[in-house]
Amino acid sequence: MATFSSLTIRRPDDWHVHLRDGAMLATVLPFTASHFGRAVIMPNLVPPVRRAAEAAAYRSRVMAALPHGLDFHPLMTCYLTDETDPDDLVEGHRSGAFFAAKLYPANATTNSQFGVTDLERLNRVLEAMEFAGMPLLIHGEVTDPAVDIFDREAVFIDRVLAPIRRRFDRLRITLEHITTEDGAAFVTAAGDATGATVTPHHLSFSRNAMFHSGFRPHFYCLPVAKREKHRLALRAAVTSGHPRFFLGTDSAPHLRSAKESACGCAGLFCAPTALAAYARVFAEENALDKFEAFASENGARFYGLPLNADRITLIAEDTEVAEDVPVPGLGTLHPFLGGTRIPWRVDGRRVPAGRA
Ligand SMILES: NC(=O)N[C@@H](CC(=O)O)C(=O)O
Ligand SMILES: [Zn+2]
Ligand SMILES: [Zn+2]
Repeated sequence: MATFSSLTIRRPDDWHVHLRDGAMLATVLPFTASHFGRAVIMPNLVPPVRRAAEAAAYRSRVMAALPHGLDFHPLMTCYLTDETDPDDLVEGHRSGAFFAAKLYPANATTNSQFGVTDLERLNRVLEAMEFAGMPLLIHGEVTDPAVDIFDREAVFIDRVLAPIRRRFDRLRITLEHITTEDGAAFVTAAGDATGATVTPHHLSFSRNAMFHSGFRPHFYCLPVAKREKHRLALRAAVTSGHPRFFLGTDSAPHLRSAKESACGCAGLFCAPTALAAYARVFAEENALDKFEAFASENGARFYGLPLNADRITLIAEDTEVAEDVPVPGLGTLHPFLGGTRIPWRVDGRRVPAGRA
């Protein structure tokens, strides 16, 4: 395996992140904004971001929380509900308020209780989005309680995604945070209008991690991690160089107190360590030459956006990750890989455009 002491790549983008609001937003945003040029901001606040004006207001709060000197571009999303008006939605896209729309099947994940209960009712919305060139981002899990939780992504692909894909063949669809070989295979076989984000955590551990000598709530997220063969399929997909798999951290902060609870919240706060964790995966797979495309090119190309001009450097250096990140007035967050040592860190310096 080739060894690298450092790796300089075009600045990456995070195509799926939860920034929350208020004190949590102020705490987590600097981790994302110091590494990534753009990020797709998930709309699952309470109440959710459903209207263009709400997205504009949320975007202003994000910009107000941004540390001085960081050049960061939030791309806002609309939370689809049974009531979404197709004209409002595409007008929000046309005006630039909404980058994309997010489909949460009702009750599939954190704050999805306002989500879509009947996909049939979404047909006019999807038709309008397809016509307008507005991307659809999907949390791909069925909510049918009769379906085993580890099968919910694969069943969603068969029952819901495949029919949508066939019916709206030009709609740009991103299957978010894929966790299965079924997800990877679907995206590979689908045409150019279908992509997927892959998280650092689903590339790093299987479901065993949740049960390692006791229950480990900090490894619990949705879709839940699957068996090892699925993790290996995801690693093969992202390191293959296939252009429709791209970086989306799904950093989803919940306070330690909310995770370490009788009913713990789903989601990992991976923003601080995501890039280092991805780099470790690509290094372990002897595929660091494919890392830049995955992190910094495939997503932008899929969405028809320009590539970032400036660069970022990762240094291969054994680095300790803090156990906790304090959220003033609220508690602490335990970041993904907190309390462990990882073999990469991101150089804090910004490398301007044109210099490698
Ligand atoms: N991934 C998660 O486990 N949780 C996310 C929601 C989501 O992305 O499904 C959250 O908002 O906490
Ligand atoms: Zn999700
Ligand atoms: Zn998410």
